[in-house]
Amino acid sequence: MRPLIIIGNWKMNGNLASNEDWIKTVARGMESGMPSGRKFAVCPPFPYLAQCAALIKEYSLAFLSLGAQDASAFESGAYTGEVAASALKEMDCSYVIVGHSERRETHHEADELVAGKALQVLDSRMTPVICVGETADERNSGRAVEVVRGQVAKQLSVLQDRLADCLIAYEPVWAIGTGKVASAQVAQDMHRAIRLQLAEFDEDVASHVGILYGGSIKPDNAVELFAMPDIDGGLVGGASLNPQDFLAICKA
Ligand SMILES: O=C(CO)COP(=O)(O)O
Repeated sequence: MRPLIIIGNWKMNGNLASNEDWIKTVARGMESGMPSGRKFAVCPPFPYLAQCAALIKEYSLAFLSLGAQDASAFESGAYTGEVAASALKEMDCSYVIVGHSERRETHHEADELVAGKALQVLDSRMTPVICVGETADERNSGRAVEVVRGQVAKQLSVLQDRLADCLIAYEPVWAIGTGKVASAQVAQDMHRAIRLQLAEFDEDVASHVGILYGGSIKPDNAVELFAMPDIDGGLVGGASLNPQDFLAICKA
């Protein structure tokens, strides 16, 4: 069975003091145990990874893993401002988000680059969380499945069966930070379409890959989303900044 995985993406938020409060609150909330068969992670901005890694150790937060929000497609070298996957591994990261729609849009990241980043993450023995999703216009013109299939196909063509060691996050762009969550059925239908596409490539890969949903997840809609057969967890933005909301989603 695939575990349910809940990952908080802080995006460009947090500071030394609020990060410490967040970890302390989550440590207290997780002290009494967490639902079994689930995994939890948080992705702070790069400069806070070392601080969060140290706090996770200090509070013996065995339930919480660390992740990063991006990685370079290059191994090392003269790439000013880039962060190598190997450096993230040294900072205790287990997951790395790649191809988030905010990066695809503001940094013009294309599918090939996203796949290159995923390869670096895999080579450093971490799990890439590969984001895909359609815009409002693409959905309204009836092309949502076609667009997402196209994004997944590009990843498959580069990663092949290494995709079995990745997570896919379906994040419809129109649902990110808008409060407009995809209904559980709309999300399930897309997750099913992605899983069927993976099965066309390899049944084994399809049954292994966790497909997370992202876009306006809140404590009050998480239960219904996570109950869907092809939804294997969530990538949580805004609500993950509040430690109580993050805990409520983790326990949903
Ligand atoms: O982009 C997201 C997670 O990566 C989702 O963000 P929100 O949960 O704020 O909509």
